[in-house]
Amino acid sequence: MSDATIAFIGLGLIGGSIARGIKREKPDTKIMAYMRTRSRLLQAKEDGIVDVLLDGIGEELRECDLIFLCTPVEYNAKYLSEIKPFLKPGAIITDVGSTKTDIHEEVSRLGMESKFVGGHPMAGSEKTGYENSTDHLLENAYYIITPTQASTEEQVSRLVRIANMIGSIPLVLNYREHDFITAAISHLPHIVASSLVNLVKASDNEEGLMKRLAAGGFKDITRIASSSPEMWEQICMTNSQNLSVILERYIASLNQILGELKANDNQSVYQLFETSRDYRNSFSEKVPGLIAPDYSFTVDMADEVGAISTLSVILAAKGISIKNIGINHNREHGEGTLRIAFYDKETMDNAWKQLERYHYDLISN
Ligand SMILES: NC(=O)c1ccc[n+]([C@@H]2O[C@H](COP(=O)([O-])OP(=O)(O)OC[C@H]3O[C@@H](n4cnc5c(N)ncnc54)[C@H](O)[C@@H]3O)[C@@H](O)[C@H]2O)c1
Ligand SMILES: O=C(O)C(=O)C[C@]1(C(=O)O)C=C[C@@H](O)C=C1
Repeated sequence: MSDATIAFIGLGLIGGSIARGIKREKPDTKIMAYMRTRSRLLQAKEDGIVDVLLDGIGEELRECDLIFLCTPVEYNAKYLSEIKPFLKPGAIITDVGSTKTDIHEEVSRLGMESKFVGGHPMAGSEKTGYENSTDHLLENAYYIITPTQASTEEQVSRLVRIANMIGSIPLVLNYREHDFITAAISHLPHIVASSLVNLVKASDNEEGLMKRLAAGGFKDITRIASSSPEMWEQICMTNSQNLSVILERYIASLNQILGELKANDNQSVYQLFETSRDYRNSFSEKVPGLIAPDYSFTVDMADEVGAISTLSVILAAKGISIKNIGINHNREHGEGTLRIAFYDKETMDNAWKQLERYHYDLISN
C-alpha cells in the first residue's frame, strides 16, 4: 500500500520536520494536519507543507493511509480512541512519542494492535513548534520502530520506508526495551539538566554571579533544560517506573562520589573521570544522531594553480554559497581532490548540477 495521503495530529518540531522531509522527497503526497495553534497551521499551508487544514478529528481522516500522532505523549494516547472510527481499511496510525509502553497499552486496551505501529525518532531539540521544524532535523538519526504483536511485515516496512525517506536510520525495537533504554539516555539526562539549573538558581548570590559566569561546561550539559515543560512532564509520568530505577542508581552513584570526596579518596575520584572519559570517547562521533548532516561532495581535479578559484567562480556566478572548501588529504580519490561542503541539500544538489555541466569529475561522500 502506498502512503499517498498522510495526516498529522500535532505539527510542531517533530511533526513539522517529518512532514517537510516527506514533501521534499515526495511532493505529490497529500498532507492533512491539525494542531492547537491555527496561525501556525495556516503558515504550514502557505509553505506548501500542508494541503488540507483539519479543524479536529473527523470524516476527512477516512481518506488517510497513514496518521502520525505528534503531540505530547499523553495526548497522543488519548487521540487513538477518537481516530478509531475514522480509519479506512489498511490505514495505520503511528506516533513519534518519546515513551512507548503507555501508548502500546492503550492500543491493546482499544483492540487496535493491527492498526498501530509505534515510532520514535531519536533526534530533536530543546526548541518547540512548527517554526523550528526543518526537512533535515531527523537526518542521520535512528528512527525507532516499535511494532505490536499483530503488526505485519508490510506495515513495519511502510514505516521503514518513511524513515528512510526523511534520511533517518530505522531500527525495530521492543517497546518495553525502548522505554528502559530511553530512561537512561534521554529522560534521566533531562532531569539532571533541569535539577542542576534549578540548583544554581537556588544557590546563586544576589548579584547573580553564578548565572553570569556560567561557561561552556555548564551550558553544554544544561541546553536541554530549556525544553518544553508540558512535553517532559508527560514523558516522565509515562515512564516513571523505569525512570525511578535509573534515578535511584544515579543517586547511589552521586552518594558514592560524595563519600569519596569527604574521605579525600583521590584515587576513586581520578577513576571516576578516567572511566567516564574512556567510555565517552568510545562513542564514535560517527554514531548516527550525534553528527550534523553532511552536505558535501568531492571533486577530483588536476592539481593546478587557480583550480580552486575557477571552481569557486563557477559556483558564485550561480549564487551558490559554499560552507567550506578544502583539499582532501587522504588521497583515496587520487591527486588534487577537493571536498566542498554546503549548508543544505538543495544547494549541494544545485552545485553538483552546475559542476557537471563543466565536466568536473564528482564523487559523492
Ligand atoms: N522535541 C524532541 O526533541 C522530540 C524528539 C523525539 C520525539 N519527540 C516527541 O514528539 C512529540 C512532539 O514533540 P515536539 O517536540 O514536536 O513538540 P512541539 O511542542 O514542537 O509540538 C507539539 C505539537 O502538538 C500540538 N498539540 C499539543 N497538544 C495538542 C492537542 N491536545 N491536540 C492537538 N494538537 C496539540 C502543538 O500545537 C504542536 O503543533 C512528543 O510526543 C515528544 O515526546 C520529541
Ligand atoms: O537534542 C535534544 O534537545 C533532545 O533532547 C533530543 C532528545 C534526546 O536526545 O533526549 C529528546 C527527546 C527525544 O525523545 C529524543 C531525542
